[in-house]
Amino acid sequence: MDWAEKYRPRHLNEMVGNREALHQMSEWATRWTTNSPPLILYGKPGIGKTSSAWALAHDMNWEVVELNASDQRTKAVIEKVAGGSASTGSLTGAFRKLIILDEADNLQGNADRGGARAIAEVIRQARQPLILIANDLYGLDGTIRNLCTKIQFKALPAKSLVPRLREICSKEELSCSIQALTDIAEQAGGDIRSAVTMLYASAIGRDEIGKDDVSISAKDNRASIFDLVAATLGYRQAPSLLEMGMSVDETPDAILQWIESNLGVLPEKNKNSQAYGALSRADMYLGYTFKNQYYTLWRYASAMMLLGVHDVMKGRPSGYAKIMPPSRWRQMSVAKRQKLMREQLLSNLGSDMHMSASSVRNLYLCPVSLLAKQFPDPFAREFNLDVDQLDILIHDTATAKSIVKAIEDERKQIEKELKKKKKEEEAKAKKSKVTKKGSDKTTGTVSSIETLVCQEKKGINPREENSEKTDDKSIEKDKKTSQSTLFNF
Ligand SMILES: Nc1ncnc2c1ncn2[C@@H]1O[C@H](COP(=O)(O)OP(=O)(O)OP(=O)(O)O)[C@@H](O)[C@H]1O
Repeated sequence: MDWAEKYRPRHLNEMVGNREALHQMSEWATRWTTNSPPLILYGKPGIGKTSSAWALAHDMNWEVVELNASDQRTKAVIEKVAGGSASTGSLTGAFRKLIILDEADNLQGNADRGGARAIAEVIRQARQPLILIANDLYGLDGTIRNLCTKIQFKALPAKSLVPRLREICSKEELSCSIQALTDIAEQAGGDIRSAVTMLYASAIGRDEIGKDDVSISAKDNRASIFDLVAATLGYRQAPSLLEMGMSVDETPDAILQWIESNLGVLPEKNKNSQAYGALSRADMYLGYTFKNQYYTLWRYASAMMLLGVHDVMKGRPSGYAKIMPPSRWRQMSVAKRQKLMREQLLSNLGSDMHMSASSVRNLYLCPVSLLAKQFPDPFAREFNLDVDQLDILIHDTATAKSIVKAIEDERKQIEKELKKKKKEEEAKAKKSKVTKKGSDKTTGTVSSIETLVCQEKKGINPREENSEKTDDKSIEKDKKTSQSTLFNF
């Protein structure tokens, strides 16, 4: 087992750092009711989000159901897991089930169909504690994000990692110089998993780790795509662009898109045409590569795009540049999301109108849109549309937002009133139970008073009667003890 898994903390008090976040989690868990909002734990990878959710469940003696991106996280699956009774005991005797939705910023992928709104609805109705985990808080759908309490996990400073690494070394009976541990901790950039993995890699086949062993076996000196693009565009110096390009964890076709997107429009026209000319030539080599499946040509593509563009940019004063991922990718992901939303809308309309989604698309989308434009409010209510879906039909984001907000507010108000009514009814029922008990007691007193009155009328002293009864009992007892049985003989 690798050490990151072997040394995964089992209890919250074994976690390193992020004390405030852990405290918030444990407060949430101890006060959890079906009305509590779910949690979103967000932050960089490898800093303990998943481990802390598991540790919390362990400390609370809750069972865990983890749904990660590789599972089919459809609305139905989440509903099945998160629904049901909030307090049923399980086979293991656990009182509750903690549902962990890992990689929640990936919830709108292909597998997570059902639409964010539907999933949000299931989350709202969940009868079990729920924790969502994400690296990017804003990668989560807004509706889901607003339903949850957000807890940020921060990357840990190197000095907090060193004691943990030292603890692991002593458990593994490994001698490791403090310099080597500090190097690993600094290199990890706040990611504990990466630090533990580096230590593990350095320790393979050794009983002792010195400073040099770490630098040889574990340090990751690869340049990032940001460094490569900045160096190609002349914002910073690089000894060898080609070597840097080889070490970047991206394929040449992706690098080309990064460079193109960050190149922009240059003020000098001829430089502009030279730079784009180099990119176009590189693109041709990429085409040959894929067409002939002859990957040796990649190196020509890389040389053209990196050296060709850099040559044009030579002489640019180095400095800060904001390097962004290709805007085309963002547009593609927006388009993909919109397509998913449109399909969802068509299938919802189709199932409500008893026809296939393609019939709605081909035959009825136009009249449905016209009707929706004329009566947006009843339409949104009837078909349970969210802002995006209504917007697709009426092409008016502001109106769609205000209508859906009004419906949502109304729904919340109704829910509030229902809750209030339920509470009042419960209080009433409690009160009537108490009065009934009280009246029973009074009836008891009245009847005993009546008995007393009757006894007095008969001239019997009730105390005497009681003592008489006791005497009768004792005589009977005496009789019993004095009675001989077969066993006496
Ligand atoms: N705060 C921590 N204290 C102790 N060990 C930790 C901590 N954070 C991470 N680790 C180590 O790193 C491993 C991975 O941690 P975990 O899966 O919880 O990270 P994560 O933040 O959920 O990352 P990801 O977002 O990639 O899922 C754990 O098994 C454990 O060995």
